[in-house]
Order: sequence, then structure tokens, then C-alpha cells
Amino acid sequence: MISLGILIVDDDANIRKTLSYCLTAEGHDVTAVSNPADAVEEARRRSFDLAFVDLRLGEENGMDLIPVLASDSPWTQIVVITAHATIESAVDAMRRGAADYIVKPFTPDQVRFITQRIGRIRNLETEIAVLREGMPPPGPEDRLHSRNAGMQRVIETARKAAASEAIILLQGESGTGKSVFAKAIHHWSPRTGKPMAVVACPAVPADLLESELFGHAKGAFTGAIRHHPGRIAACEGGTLLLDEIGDMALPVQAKLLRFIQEKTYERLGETASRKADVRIIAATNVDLEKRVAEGRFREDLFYRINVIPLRIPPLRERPEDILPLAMDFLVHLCRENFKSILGFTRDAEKFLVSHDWPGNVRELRNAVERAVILGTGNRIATTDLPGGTVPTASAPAIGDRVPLSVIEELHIRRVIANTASLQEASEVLGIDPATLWRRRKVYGI
Ligand SMILES: Nc1ncnc2c1ncn2[C@@H]1O[C@H](COP(=O)(O)OP(=O)(O)OP(=O)(O)O)[C@@H](O)[C@H]1O
Repeated sequence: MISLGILIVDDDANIRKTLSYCLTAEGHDVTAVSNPADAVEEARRRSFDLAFVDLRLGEENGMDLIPVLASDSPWTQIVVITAHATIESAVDAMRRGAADYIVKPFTPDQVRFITQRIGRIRNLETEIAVLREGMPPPGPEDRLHSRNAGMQRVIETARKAAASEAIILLQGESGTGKSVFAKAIHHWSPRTGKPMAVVACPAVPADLLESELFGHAKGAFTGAIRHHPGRIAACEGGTLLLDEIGDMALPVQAKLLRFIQEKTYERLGETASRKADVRIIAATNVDLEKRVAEGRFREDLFYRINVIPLRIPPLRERPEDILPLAMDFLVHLCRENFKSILGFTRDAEKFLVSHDWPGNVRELRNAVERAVILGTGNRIATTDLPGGTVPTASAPAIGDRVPLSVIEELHIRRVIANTASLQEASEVLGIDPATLWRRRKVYGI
């Protein structure tokens, strides 16, 4: 059972005391208040998984608090406490966003039952959030291992650092596995089971990054038609990966620095400070010190995030990993594509090991995937691999029996090759630069 952050809102001191006692004994982190104003204040300060709200709060009505809490932190599950077990009040509470209700007087068992049920819902929500983050389903990367001594040291340091709260700075060329490391660190850390979010700075248009991270109030800017809690609040208790942090705009860097130093921030369009308990992992494939020298990255922020730097070696520096990785991918991708391919020919193996892999593990994975989809023999041959003397005639054409992704990748590659800049390529393709960035990442371009 995971520990939940629970808010109790009840004007009866006895109920606050017994509920707090019962929930704390179960290992939950409990805050109890007696009125709606304090409840809103506490909910602003940190985010809760669950709130028990009494419907009768002296002169005030707990019912009015439900939409306020629900719009402020949409993931907070609200359970109403009522002494008047009328169906109407329960239905009304549910309509306003409550997840359940409990009737006074209640027993510790009833409280435990409801809390466990909510805990299971939060667990499922966390899993869905992780899937939505584009975290790949279990695959070869879940067994992070290496035959290379340098890489083994990096894995070992990452394991040790995972247990601490320290910020980790993952450095390495594109496709070396920085996101894979971040995910592993989250799982090795005590925060596993709590949400993990990934914000890729270049994937969010520059003017929206601040609100994406810190959230905004309704009406904070044109188009802000409802409250947005922000990714920091959404991964309360968990881990946030800031991918390509070197691309973060300077004003957002200033806000991030303050959040790292004080654990507080404000949503756009609000003055009230909020608190969040989130571990930051930063990743970059550019030289941040160079960006500092160029005035594009704050020096103070650089020192703040450079606590435990981990440099992930490119694939060409660990050639002993190429064939085991290729074989892992082959097994996994054959299963996914209902193919049965035994392995690689001798020549294909030689080709794989001698290739430079500028796109690193991502490029290797994509090469194997393509060969699995397009290959016809029972072993992958050099000619099945991109760059491995592929006869032009075998390049897929529109209308061929190939997945859409193969055509999309080829088209994006060719447009990039035929244009002077990525900006021009995105104009030709009719997609914004942030989308092009994401597609390039998927295809290892
Ligand atoms: N050690 C590994 N084992 C298996 N798969 C891996 C490993 N490292 C990377 N991969 C795979 O390679 C691809 C790229 O990995 P990842 O996205 O983590 O790289 P990255 O360094 O974060 O790239 P970028 O700098 O472009 O964000 C993914 O498909 C991932 O699953």
C-alpha cells in the first residue's frame, strides 16, 4: 500500500483527531483543518491524493469546497463525510466531483477500506500517467546492463545516487539512453510508485513552457480557459525529468532555480506560493558550460543541477554492447511484429559493430526495427540494414505494404536532407518545430 497525502476538513475536533490517528497509523501523511479557507490554503501549498471533506462545516457548506479542490488539483480524490445520509446529498457531492462518501459515525475499518480503494485508483492513475508520458512498454531497456567497464561504472553510480534526493545531471549524445537512465533512477529510488513526468524543453513551444511546468490560473493569458495545475504539481512525491534542459528559456530557468532552492513556485496568473516535493533529474546533449559561457544558460542554475553529473558514453565508445543490444531488440521486436528471425548474418554482425552509430542506441534500435519489418530471410542481412548497401530499388514507395511510420520516416529524412535548416524542413512538412523535434526523436534522425 502506498503512502497517500491526505487532507481532512472537519470542524469537529474529535473527528479530526480520530481520523488523523487512524490514517497516520496506516502510514499516510495527514493534514487536518477545520474550515474551507484553511483547506484551500493547504491545497495551494501542496497537492493531496485524497481529501475527506465534511459536508457541514459550522456555518459553511463543505459541498462548495468540492469544485474548488477538484479544479485546483484534478487528481485529488474527494470523499465527503456526512452525518445526514441522504441519497440526494451524496449524489449532489458526486456530481460536483466527489469520488465517494462516508457516513458518520464510521469505523476505522470503513476508513481503511475507502482509503485503500482510493490508493488503488491513484496507483492506476500513476501508471496511466507514466504510459502517457510516452514511456515505452517493458522492453530490453528495462534491464539496464552493459559489458563495458565505463558504462558499468555509470550504472553503478546511478544506482547509488538514486537512493538520495540529489539532482542528477545526465549528459550524453542524443540516443545514448538518458531517458532510460532517468526512468531507472526513479524506479531504484524511494519515489518509485509515485508519478514520474518528462518535460522535453524543445518539445514545448517556448512561451508555453513556464505554464506547462508550473501551471496557470484560468484567464492568466489568452487561451487559458481553465486552471492548469502544471507538471510539477502533477508529479508530487515523484520525479520530474527535464529533458534537453539546455534549451530552456532564461526566464523559465530563473523560476526553476527558485523552485530548486526553495521548493516553492507560483502558477502563472497567481500570487500565492505553492510547495511541491519533486525530485529533479536534468538531461542534456549539449555542453552546458559552453552555454553558460555564451550567456544562454544561468551559471547559478548550472551549479545547482550539476550535483551528480553522469556522462553516458556514446555507443561507438562501447562496441561490446552493440551485438547484445541488437539481439535484445531483435527478440523484442520479433515478438511485437509476430516475426520469427533467428539472428544476424556474420556480415551483418560485422557491419553493426563497425558502424559509427551517430544516433546511438536509438539508431541501432530503429535499424533493427526496420530490418525486422522489411526483412524477408530468417537472418537479418547487411542489405536489410540502413546504410548497409541498400539497393535504392528496395526503398519503400507510397502504396507498398509497409507501415505508415516507414514512409513518414523516409519522407522526413529526405526533406531534412533537401532543406537548409530544421525551420525550413518543418515549414515544408507543415508541422511546427516542436513536432518535428519529437518525430526526429522517434525515428532517431
Ligand atoms: N541501455 C539500453 N537498453 C535498451 N534500450 C536502450 C538503452 N539505452 C537506450 N535505449 C533505447 O534507445 C532509444 C533512445 O533512448 P533515450 O530516449 O533514453 O535516449 P536519450 O539519450 O534520452 O536521447 P535524447 O538526447 O534524444 O533525448 C530508446 O528507444 C531506448 O529505449
